[in-house]
Amino acid sequence: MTHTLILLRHGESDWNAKNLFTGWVDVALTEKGRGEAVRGGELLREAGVLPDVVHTSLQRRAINTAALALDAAERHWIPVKRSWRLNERHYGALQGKDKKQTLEEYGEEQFMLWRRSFDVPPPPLDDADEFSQAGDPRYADLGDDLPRTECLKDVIARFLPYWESEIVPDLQAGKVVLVAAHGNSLRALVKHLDGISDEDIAALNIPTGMPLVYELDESMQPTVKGGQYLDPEAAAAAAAAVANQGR
Ligand SMILES: O=C(O)[C@@H](CO)OP(=O)(O)O
Repeated sequence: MTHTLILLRHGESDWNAKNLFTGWVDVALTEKGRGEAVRGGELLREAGVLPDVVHTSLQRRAINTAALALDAAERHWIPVKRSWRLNERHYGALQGKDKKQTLEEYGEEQFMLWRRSFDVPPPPLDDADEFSQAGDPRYADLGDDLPRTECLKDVIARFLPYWESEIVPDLQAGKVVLVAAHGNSLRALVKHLDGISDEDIAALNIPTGMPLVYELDESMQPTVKGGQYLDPEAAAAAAAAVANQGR
């Protein structure tokens, strides 16, 4: 028997459209992003891959994507679990900065190190910055766990305990699990599931609003590496667009 896991990155956000580094800033979906979320739900319904439980971050672009997709799939009534551990990677002092301007100012190598390297975080964000989450009530209980910047390695370290303690038990109970999250928090999970090396993960980009379905065996290993996008052609084109941001 296999376990079904669906990964869904939120639809296009206001700051995706403006080409700004976003991270933990809680921006809304654009009209296009809302449409992508609905389309994602329609794909799930058409494929008959129907979630029994959804896990989301604490950010509205993922929360609202899940709600729109589940509504379109007639699964709006399933239980929801939320955690900061599914949040987007904290982008440190880059939060709110224009990706193209950052590329021009710091050059290709530094830009890519910050954006896609495994273990080089951007400079930390000052607590007094307008885009800081220090003082945000939803993170009041985090204490020293509240990040001021993160690299992908940091995201894996805070995501995997939630994967093990909350998501795997749902899968083992036979539930179809939807994880509605973010480009880099999903890259962290995909790296873990597919055993992608620290170097190769740089080339992996997750498109917005495209359901990615994994069948996992008893030891939570994918039966097909990389899973399967329900609309593979659209997903490949959209992933290439993510890779090209800032250019
Ligand atoms: O800005 C961000 O938070 C992320 C996702 O939108 O961007 P990137 O793909 O550049 O890591």
